[in-house]
Amino acid sequence: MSNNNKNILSVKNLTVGYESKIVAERINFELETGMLCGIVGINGIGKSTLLRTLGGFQPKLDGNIKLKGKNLEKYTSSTLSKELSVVLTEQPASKNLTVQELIALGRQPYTNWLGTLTEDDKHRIKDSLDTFLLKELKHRKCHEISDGQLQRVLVARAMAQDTTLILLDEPTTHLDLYHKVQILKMLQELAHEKQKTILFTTHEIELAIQLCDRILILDGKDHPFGDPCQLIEQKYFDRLFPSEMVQFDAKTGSFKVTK
Ligand SMILES: Nc1ncnc2c1ncn2[C@@H]1O[C@H](COP(=O)(O)OP(=O)(O)OP(=O)(O)O)[C@@H](O)[C@H]1O
Repeated sequence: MSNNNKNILSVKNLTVGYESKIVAERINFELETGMLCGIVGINGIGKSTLLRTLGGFQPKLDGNIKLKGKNLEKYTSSTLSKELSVVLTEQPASKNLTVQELIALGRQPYTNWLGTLTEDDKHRIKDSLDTFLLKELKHRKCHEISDGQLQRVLVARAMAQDTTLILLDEPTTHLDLYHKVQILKMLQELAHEKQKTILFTTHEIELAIQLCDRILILDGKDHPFGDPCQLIEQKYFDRLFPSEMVQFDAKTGSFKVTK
């Protein structure tokens, strides 16, 4: 079957979960080149499980995942590492590396078995350091930088890996508002200017509404997906939390505590 060139990720009737239980089912959405998409939903609804399934870290239970028109499970790990990079919440084991060395690991899918970096690899590492404002920190060990800086390093490594699709699990955890906005704006720029397709899980619904091209709401039922404004009009955010606690204000795109 031919693939529309712009279509990067196509998810149809997907069921995710574990041997003992289904976490979410009937998930459907499609992402095109250059889109930034947030996955939102209440605690425990299955955001990370979905992301890990899309990243090939755990098997799907049912349905279909296509990356650039080809079933995800048909990719070998070496071809997949050139198409898909994943930034998880777990801290990397390699925190003893310098910032520059950790970012250089992103080039592993392209280097020879000795790990020799070509001029092109070095150029891409420098570009990633510059884009994520890490030039000054490049010789610091990863255990000597703040959580916010480390988050930028991990995204920079994904950028250096130069994949079509980048998946991130809660890239804004532990960050203050300024740094949440900073990292999300950097992701938006990476999507729009470098034509990457980026999918991330988040609890920052209000920021996702302002910055994402698409949002997938895991709601345990229909899992609506679309343009944030459309989802607001269709009142999907109003139903996200029990209304006796918080209410969504469609005019401002924000949640208010019910008094
Ligand atoms: N390894 C596992 N085995 C069985 N069940 C699991 C496993 N990991 C998570 N779960 C369960 O799967 C469900 C979805 O968890 P998941 O972490 O995907 O939710 P989430 O939406 O990312 O939550 P949060 O917003 O709290 O991070 C939860 O009920 C969780 O307890």
